[in-house]
Amino acid sequence: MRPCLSTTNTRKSSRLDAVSCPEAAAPLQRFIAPGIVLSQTFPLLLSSLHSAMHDLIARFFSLGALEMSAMPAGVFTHLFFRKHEPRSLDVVALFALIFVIGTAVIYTSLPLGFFFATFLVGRWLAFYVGFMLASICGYRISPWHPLALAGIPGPVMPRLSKWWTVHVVARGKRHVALQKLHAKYGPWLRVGPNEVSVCLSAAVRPIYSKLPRAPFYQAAPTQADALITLLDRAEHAHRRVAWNKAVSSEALLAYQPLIHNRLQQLVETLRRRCEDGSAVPLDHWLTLFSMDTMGDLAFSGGFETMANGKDPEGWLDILSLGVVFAGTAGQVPWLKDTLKLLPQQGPIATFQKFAETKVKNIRGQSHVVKKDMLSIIMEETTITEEEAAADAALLIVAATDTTAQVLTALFRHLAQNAPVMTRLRQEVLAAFPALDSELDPLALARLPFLDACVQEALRLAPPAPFGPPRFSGPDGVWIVDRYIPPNTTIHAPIWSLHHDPVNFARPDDFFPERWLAESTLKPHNRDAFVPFSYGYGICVGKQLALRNVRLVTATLVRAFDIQFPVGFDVKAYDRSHKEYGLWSHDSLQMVLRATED
Ligand code: HEM
Repeated sequence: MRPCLSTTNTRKSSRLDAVSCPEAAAPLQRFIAPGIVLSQTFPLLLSSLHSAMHDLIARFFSLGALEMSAMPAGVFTHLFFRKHEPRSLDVVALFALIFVIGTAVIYTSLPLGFFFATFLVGRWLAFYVGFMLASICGYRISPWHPLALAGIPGPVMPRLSKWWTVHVVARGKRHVALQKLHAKYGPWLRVGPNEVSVCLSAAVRPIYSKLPRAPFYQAAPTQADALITLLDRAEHAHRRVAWNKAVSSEALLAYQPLIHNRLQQLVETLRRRCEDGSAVPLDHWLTLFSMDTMGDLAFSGGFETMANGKDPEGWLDILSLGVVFAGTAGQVPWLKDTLKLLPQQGPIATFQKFAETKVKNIRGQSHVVKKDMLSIIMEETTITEEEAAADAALLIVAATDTTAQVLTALFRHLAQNAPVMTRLRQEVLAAFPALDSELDPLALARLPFLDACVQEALRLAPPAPFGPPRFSGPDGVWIVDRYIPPNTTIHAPIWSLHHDPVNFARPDDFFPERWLAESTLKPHNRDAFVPFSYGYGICVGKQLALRNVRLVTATLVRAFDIQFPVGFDVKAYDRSHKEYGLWSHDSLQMVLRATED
């Protein structure tokens, strides 16, 4: 039905014209029926009242008064949301409520068709949302935005909205974007309406020892909280005690035979695959090794990906998806309750489900309960089954890709730097001359050049390149010489710190010698080297990771000559790197020749 609102003379003199619009005439007559008696008595008064009312309504609709009323409403809503940050479903509910109530009021009190009433309310809502967004954006770039934040430089787009970061993360180039922006604006950079990146080694300790984790960690729907997603410091500390036990020196010693078996399997597999001289995707095999090893250590087995040559259950695919998902969804944590409504809650929850099923299957199969990491964690704390599954998933997520990535980066650089590879091999062979002798992890930890190579790979390609986000809390906080206002997310970007010429000379070069005691290369700022983060949330698996990386490196350089295949385009391989919180890149093809042959 066409609306009976005559808008023939728009803007200047449009009127509700009941005469020219018979459909409107009837309800209008009914509407004024009670005044008929009065109108008979005071005809003049009523007629002028009548026309005044119509005039008013017509002006309201045609002169933009309706739209203008959306302005204070939008601004007021913004002011309210500043104090009480809404979740996405609250906003949807608010808009739905306005829509329903608005339509009902207009439809019942004005002589308008239903569709026109909904159209009017929809149009009003559009203006309301527009004014609200304009108010939010205006405030965010204004000098009235918490003064301390307004004074931190940065480009306009990230000041306006976190969707800028979502876009940058989704492209996989956040590390480069941050580095460029820090080079342009300096060490303090505003990267979100309420978010600051600080590329300053002096800020690392205060940020990571003082501040709790940011809402980022709670953004992706999960079955339960794992250690890393706990925002409450006391709860985190309580669960961390158990994790510390699971990676204590005593526990690491007990895991050694399992790691040794997997190492042997890796060497044999690579030997077989390389027999005919063809290239192998080394990153792929390092990932499978890492996964099988972590399965053994974390929950007494369950993965045989090296034997299969692939990950038939799809854990690695889910892991890659999960990293992108967590990295992007983490930027807009208020969306979580909407994401939770989706039929598929996302890869993190799926990964936790995978882990839960896997742990149940393995526990069901084994006759002897082994002392694996998960059983130690479960023994030391009282956690629910869902929390145990979340921790089991975290064990795989945190350990598999990170360990494989640092090894991949190291072999990529060793293959390009033959003298470094030779020096490393000589050091390992001098310590363990018999090719078939078992490598002792404690003796490996004392090899300075091996350690220097591992540190350099961690510096150049930190497996977790982003700055783990922390939160200034309700009272704000002083970091170095700046006051950070309440409820601000703050982080020190690991990749940018490692590649900043202020911290490291020749920052983009692979130069392990810089880590040796005798090196005179300056600057060499160890405070800016944080591949495992720092403070109470520092990587709990740091010692295990370093031990495994040294073991694999020493084993492979002793067992193989490792080179790029002829024609391998290293530059294209480097360019293929994308950062989503962890790395994704093209396959690293290598030719391995067994040194025994
Ligand atoms: C080279 C390898 C590794 C690197 C570079 C690395 C790096 C990191 C970083 C940067 C964090 C802090 C993340 C944050 O606060 O958001 C972290 C946390 C964590 N990592 Fe690692 N990691 C590695 C290997 C491992 C391994 C092998 C394990 C297995 C036990 C592990 C378990 C964890 C856990 C459980 C946390 C959370 C700690 C907490 O919340 O207290 N990581 N790791």
